[in-house]
Amino acid sequence: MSVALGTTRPLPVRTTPVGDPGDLLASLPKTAPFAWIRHGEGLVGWGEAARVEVPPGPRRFAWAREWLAEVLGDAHIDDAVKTPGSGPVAFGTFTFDENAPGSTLIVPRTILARRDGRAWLTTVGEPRLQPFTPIRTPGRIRYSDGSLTAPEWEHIVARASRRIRAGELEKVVLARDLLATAERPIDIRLLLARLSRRYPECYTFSVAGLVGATPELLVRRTGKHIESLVLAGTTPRGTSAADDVARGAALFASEKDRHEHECAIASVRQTLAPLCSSLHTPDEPELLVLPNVQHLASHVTGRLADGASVLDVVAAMHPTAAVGGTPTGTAIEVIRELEGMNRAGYAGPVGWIDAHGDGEWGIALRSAVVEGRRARLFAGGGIMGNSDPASELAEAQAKFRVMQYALEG
Ligand SMILES: C=C(O[C@@H]1C=C(C(=O)O)C=C[C@H]1O)C(=O)O
Repeated sequence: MSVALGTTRPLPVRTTPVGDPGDLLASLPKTAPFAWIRHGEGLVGWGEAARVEVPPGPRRFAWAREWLAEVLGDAHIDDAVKTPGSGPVAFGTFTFDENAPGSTLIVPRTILARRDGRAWLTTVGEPRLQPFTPIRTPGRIRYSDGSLTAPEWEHIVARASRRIRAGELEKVVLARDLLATAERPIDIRLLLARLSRRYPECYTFSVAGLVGATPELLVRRTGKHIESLVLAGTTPRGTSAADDVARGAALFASEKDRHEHECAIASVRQTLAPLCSSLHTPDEPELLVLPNVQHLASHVTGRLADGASVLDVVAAMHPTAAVGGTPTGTAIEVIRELEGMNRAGYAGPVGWIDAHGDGEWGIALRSAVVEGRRARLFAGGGIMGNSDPASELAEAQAKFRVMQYALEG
């Protein structure tokens, strides 16, 4: 296990309460930041006290947990706040496909956080002054096709639908990528500021170059309590208030979308039930209205039977049918075969875990991998036997708009 600490061992960690820090994102001193923010609350971090690339394979979540236990095992933790997210925290991103490399865990040197009116600062290792670099805009953005053109993608949607109708599987989520090139290097802080302002309801995140604003909470663990927000079934926003309401009502009444949502709920129920002493899934979904799309949404809650950490729960849940399909194994094979691309961290778990195993992990949707002047954007949707390729393409375009707005303003 490689640990690039560059700090004294045992690792000194100190958390102290601080006054209201104002806009957390405005505190980030330079690009390559860590962030997990919703409605202005959450955690931001910078610097790296420890970082590891998690080896691909079926044991990757367990491996990550063991690595973290080793790094934090002999740390001297002085935590005056004692709440989920205080003390040392690791941010992480896991690739969608367990066989793909690129899953990463990082313990930032500095973490600034706020929740429920309390704010705190954590330092890991010897404090280092980080000079603040000014944020520049990336200039004009040019787009080009990723692995498939729009018509090619519509074609694979039609092929997937046919295979579903033939009974090979029930649902598969297909995605595509879009390449963006900017005139100047892209400062992730600017993207985060735009995303959190426009999508306050979503989790605005940044970990190891993966940036986005996802509405989908895979799991939050607070002690024994867990919760998840399951999304599946989508319609673009309307052109007027009346059109919006009509589209929302049509989504709610759509057999195709309700079935798609049922698949997602069933997969979450099936994976969480063995871990929980109690589990509640609502009978009917609600409507989640975002600036670009409307989703069918179900808020799931449960109580863990034993001391599973948030990463153990993530390991059990990923990939849900909201981003993989039903049945999972067949859907993953169909995704590998038809998409013809590496999803990287897109649709994989992204979030944070603390030394007690509490944390919040989202599904990395409405996101992009950002490096230098380039960004690779991802979007997709659930395909059923009666999916219309043109509507699925329109849905994916609507989902791309999140990161296009982050890049262009
Ligand atoms: C696959 C994406 O979103 C997922 C698919 C949805 C759908 O098909 O209705 C809805 C929300 C997400 O679970 C994406 O945003 O790229």
